[in-house]
Amino acid sequence: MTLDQGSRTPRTANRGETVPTVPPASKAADAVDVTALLERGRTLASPVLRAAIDRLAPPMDTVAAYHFGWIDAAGRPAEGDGGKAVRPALAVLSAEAAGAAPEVGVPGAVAVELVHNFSLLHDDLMDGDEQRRHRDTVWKVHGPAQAILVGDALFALANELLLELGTVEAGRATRRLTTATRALIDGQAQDISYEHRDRVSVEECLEMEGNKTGALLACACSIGAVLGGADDRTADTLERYGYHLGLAFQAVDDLLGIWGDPVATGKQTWSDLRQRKKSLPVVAALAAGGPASARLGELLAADASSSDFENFSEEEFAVRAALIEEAGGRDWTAQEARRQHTIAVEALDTIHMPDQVRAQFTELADFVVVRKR
Ligand SMILES: CC(C)=CCC/C(C)=C/CC/C(C)=C/COP(=O)(O)OP(=O)(O)O
Repeated sequence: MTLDQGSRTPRTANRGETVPTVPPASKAADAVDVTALLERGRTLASPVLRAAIDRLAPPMDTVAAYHFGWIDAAGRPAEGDGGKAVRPALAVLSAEAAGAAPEVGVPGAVAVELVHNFSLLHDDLMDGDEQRRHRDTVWKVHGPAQAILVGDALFALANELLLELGTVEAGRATRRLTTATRALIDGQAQDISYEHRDRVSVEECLEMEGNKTGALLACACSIGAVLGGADDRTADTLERYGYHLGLAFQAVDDLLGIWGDPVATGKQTWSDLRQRKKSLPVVAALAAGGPASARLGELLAADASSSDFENFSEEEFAVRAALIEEAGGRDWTAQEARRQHTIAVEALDTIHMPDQVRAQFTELADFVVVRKR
């Protein structure tokens, strides 16, 4: 079974079809070191991010420092996993796409990373997730009130940092960030409401994922360019790249949310199944039809009203994951990630930018599709 990627309509076919997970690398991308690209974004953003967190009143400064991995739960200095820093890397690159120095994108990089982390703090609390970035989540360690407050504070700080620049470009950047933040919140509301529905269409799922993940990645890809004085057409095109990159990113996240290795992801096993998420693999499998799809539908419907769900064993989740795979949801989602990757990279062809910057955007897109964490 596969689902027709173009029409979004399930169709039967091609049992055993294999979906390559590695996208075709562009020739120019061969020369790009994605680790160095991510590290550059992190290094440029880090001092500004730390100074921003220092503005928070105690104990929020400490709680935020824990979340970013700078200290451990006992308050001792640490070098924890502060995340991949994909968004800062994109933001400084987008400044270069507009012909500006990467440093020009730094306030945007930090602002987007702050909004991203605000959303993670609240998301972990809403989902009851206990593990993020290889450690206990903030609400587990410091309590729900601190998770809410620090999340709110990061959101406010993001806007503060941009508005303090006091330029016309910063005003435009802030507008794009608030629009993206609203979409992110809409997407989260959709995501949570879908947990309580038996059926969600593939279209609804993609719209939700475009909101909760695509919008902020789109903003990361334009914000540096806007700060660097890019016109709206350039910024909009970079957003189109980022939006589809975000859809590819979330499709991979959905795969990792079921089949990811906890050692690499830093999250619990079967994290999305535990949360009854209607993620792309689940939705695609349910839409596919056939015996595995039907059995999965029955099981998930029973799970929705099961008082024992919290105590499900690893095996019970493994059964559901196997049915999703058998119905074709895993392959379809991997293919969808590749399809969105292609749309993203093709969008870049419509605007002028230095070849090296284009190669770096392409390499980051390639990384998003093959990442394991
Ligand atoms: C309003 C609200 C609560 C919204 C929640 C929205 C939400 C959590 C969307 C998921 C986005 C996503 C793929 C996060 C992981 O990013 P990543 O893999 O880049 O994380 P990293 O920074 O840890 O690397």
